[in-house]
Amino acid sequence: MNAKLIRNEYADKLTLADKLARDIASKLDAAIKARGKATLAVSGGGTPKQMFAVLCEQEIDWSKVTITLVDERWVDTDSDRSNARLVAEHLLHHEAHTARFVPLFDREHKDDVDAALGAVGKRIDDLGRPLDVVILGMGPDGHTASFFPGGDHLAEALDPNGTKAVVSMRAGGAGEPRITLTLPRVLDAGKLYLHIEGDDKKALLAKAEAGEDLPIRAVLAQDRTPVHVFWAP
Ligand SMILES: O=C(O)[C@H](O)[C@@H](O)[C@H](O)[C@H](O)COP(=O)(O)O
Repeated sequence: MNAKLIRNEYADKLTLADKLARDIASKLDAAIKARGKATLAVSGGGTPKQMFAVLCEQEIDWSKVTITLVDERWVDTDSDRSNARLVAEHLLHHEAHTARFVPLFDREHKDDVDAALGAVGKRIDDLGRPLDVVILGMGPDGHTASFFPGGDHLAEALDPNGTKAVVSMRAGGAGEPRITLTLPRVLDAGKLYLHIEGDDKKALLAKAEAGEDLPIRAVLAQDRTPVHVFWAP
């Protein structure tokens, strides 16, 4: 069982950022025209910044767009590890300043991610299903979202029949505790993107496609949702 992979490869990161941002904006725009609103879940890390800079300038009705995260490091929003901070600093600007942001972090439970799961899961449920656009990244260890190798809740996160929107994750490679959308929620996407850059990540993806046991493989070994891979060296 393999996902349909639609590969989009570009000569450089700037071109990729431009093409990906425009593709995402047009999908959001179509959702707004069809339903009056749109939902977008973005990943954190370093890769998305350039694309966010283009995306936030796209002229769509951002006041109808709700943005959330695929995963979050369990740190307060003033931390430079915070994906909420990344979105605030790089995406909620220009045209996109009117978008609504729904965080995965919950300050009330800042010392205990597990205590926050109920409330945060409800926030995500309230966004409705499917999410119109979900953007994944991939780490050098083959994690995507916060599906880390050896993660304490990896099996629960990857359960294709799981019903929870979010689970917590602790893993050696994760730094602080994390919260992540589960695989079924990631796959419940109007359009699912995998945004990766560099030869190393391309080679790693090829290994996962060939069957290597890496968490990203869960996104590849399914035939429910096509995966739009955007890559540049
Ligand atoms: O918050 C996070 O860490 C992410 O959502 C994570 O899944 C990310 O997409 C990859 O780790 C890639 O990160 P880079 O873009 O920094 O390589």
